[in-house]
Amino acid sequence: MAAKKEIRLAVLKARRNLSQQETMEKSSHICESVVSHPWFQKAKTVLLYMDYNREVMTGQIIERAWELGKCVGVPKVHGKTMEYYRIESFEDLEEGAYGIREPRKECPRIQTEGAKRGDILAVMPGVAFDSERNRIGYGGGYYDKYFEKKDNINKMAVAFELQMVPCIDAEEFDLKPDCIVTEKQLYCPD
Ligand SMILES: Nc1nc2c(c(=O)[nH]1)N(C=O)[C@@H](CNc1ccc(C(=O)N[C@@H](CCC(=O)O)C(=O)O)cc1)CN2
Ligand SMILES: Nc1ncnc2c1ncn2[C@@H]1O[C@H](COP(=O)(O)OP(=O)(O)OP(=O)(O)O)[C@@H](O)[C@H]1O
Repeated sequence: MAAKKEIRLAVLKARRNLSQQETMEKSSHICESVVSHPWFQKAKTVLLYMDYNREVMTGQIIERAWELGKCVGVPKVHGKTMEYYRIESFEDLEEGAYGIREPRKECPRIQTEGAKRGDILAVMPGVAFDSERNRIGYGGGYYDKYFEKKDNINKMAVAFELQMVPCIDAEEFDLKPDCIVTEKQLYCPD
């Protein structure tokens, strides 16, 4: 457990050293890989996040999804849990918890119950990952809880290569994405 905290701190520190320019260039590469992936092309709904704090920037994915007529959802935090709400433009956002942009209250909640596998793609952030696709987030457990019973959703994590670490000791509630996309490669099971 201590190891998890230490990895989180070390990776966040390394990520803070990325310049704005590097963050944009690497993010752009990652966005290209995501939008050309069959899971993105097939999805009717794409669950994304509003990047903050040197996370992979998601703007290009969101805009492409709108261009293709897909439903775009981003999270809003309610205490210790989160839900996704549909946004149709960046004007549907306001500043929320942790200073992250969140959907306004008028935005409709996205229901995932009963969706066919493939209809929904989730693109999630994280702090650190290993090549077995174990994940460490900010420590709130928000993604772990939300995706706990959602086997019908394709889960893709996006990260910079510097967020890949040799080994993470996963706990039983930890969410394991189906695939990780970095600016260098895809980590997917064969
Ligand atoms: N962009 C984005 N949105 C998201 C998440 C996320 O990881 N990224 N979340 C995923 O859970 C949820 C918000 N959860 C969060 C939980 C804790 C902290 C937090 O403690 N932040 C510290 C900064 C940490 C650091 O960089 O040193 C802070 O704001 O002080 C932030 C978000 C929902 N929305
Ligand atoms: N399914 C769950 N139900 C209830 N509590 C949970 C669940 N999953 C995780 N938690 C709690 O959330 C806390 C944080 O978990 P963890 O450190 O793995 O978060 P994280 O994966 O880094 O964060 P996030 O998912 O927000 O990105 C843990 O203390 C854990 O007890």
